[in-house]
Amino acid sequence: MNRLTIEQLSKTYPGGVKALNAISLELSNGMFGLLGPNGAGKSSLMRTIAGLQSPDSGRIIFNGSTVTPGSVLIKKQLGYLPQDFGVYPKLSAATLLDHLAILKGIAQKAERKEQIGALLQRTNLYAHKDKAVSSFSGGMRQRFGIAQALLGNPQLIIVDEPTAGLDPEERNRFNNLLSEIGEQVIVILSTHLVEDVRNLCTNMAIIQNGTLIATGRPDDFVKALDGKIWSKRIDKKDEAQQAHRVISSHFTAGKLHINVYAEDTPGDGFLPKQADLEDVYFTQLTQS
Ligand SMILES: Nc1ncnc2c1ncn2[C@@H]1O[C@H](COP(=O)(O)OP(=O)(O)OP(=O)(O)O)[C@@H](O)[C@H]1O
Repeated sequence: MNRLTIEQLSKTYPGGVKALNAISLELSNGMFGLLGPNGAGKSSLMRTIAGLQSPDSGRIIFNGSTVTPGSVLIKKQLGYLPQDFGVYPKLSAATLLDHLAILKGIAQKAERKEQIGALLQRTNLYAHKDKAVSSFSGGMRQRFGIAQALLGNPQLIIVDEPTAGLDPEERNRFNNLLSEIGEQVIVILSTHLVEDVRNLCTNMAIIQNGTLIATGRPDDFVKALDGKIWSKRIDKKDEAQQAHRVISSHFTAGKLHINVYAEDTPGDGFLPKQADLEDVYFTQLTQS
């Protein structure tokens, strides 16, 4: 069983943005979802865990060893799919994976060939192995991204908003792949998609303004909100805002609805709503 401990991690960028504020987390094998609004600090946390930047203070310990930028531990044990994978050279998928495998320290040619073949099969890219990665669709690029992250059989995999821009079929395909991987190693998934965390992750955290505001199991969070979320169709957005604790508003079939948090029925035409993880997310964000 792998174990990742994050202790009191803080990071302030030049210019004064406090991107991480004393974040502490404990992770073991399985998929861990990291949710938070734009600019919350998710990518900063991912990059710091991946050893691409140093924290100002705090520690990251993986399987008993402290993680520092550039350490062998990072090179051998970590697979990282950044939010923006950057340039896609005109090299074929197989050739690019071979270069990346050499960088990862897989010295034996036969071993690289075997691993790359298996990863191309696993990501459903084997038939395209001789095509340039630059010609790949968005979904194929992300699958290629996960193939390169899996080189060297890492025990800690970090994926930063991997399904942004993918169509529903590709998103499903990518998520299935992730959940298979998450059975044996630690996978940290940073995303805006609450539904993906609900479907894939056994544990999760929410961060806002660089601060950890909640951590736990999605199921437990949802259960804790049971009977406390109420919904109502309204005409004007500000109609019920003052009297109730509104956590979100949304359109259903073109009609505006609000969801409110209340321990007991708020009356006033509100109907009980089955709580879901999105309600958890908005309840947490609006109480912090
Ligand atoms: N290299 C940097 N230099 C200065 N400020 C930065 C840098 N990178 C990020 N920031 C700032 O730090 C804060 C956290 O950014 P970060 O990218 O970690 O958030 P995020 O949760 O990943 O956001 P998003 O969901 O939009 O990707 C933001 O205010 C951002 O503008």
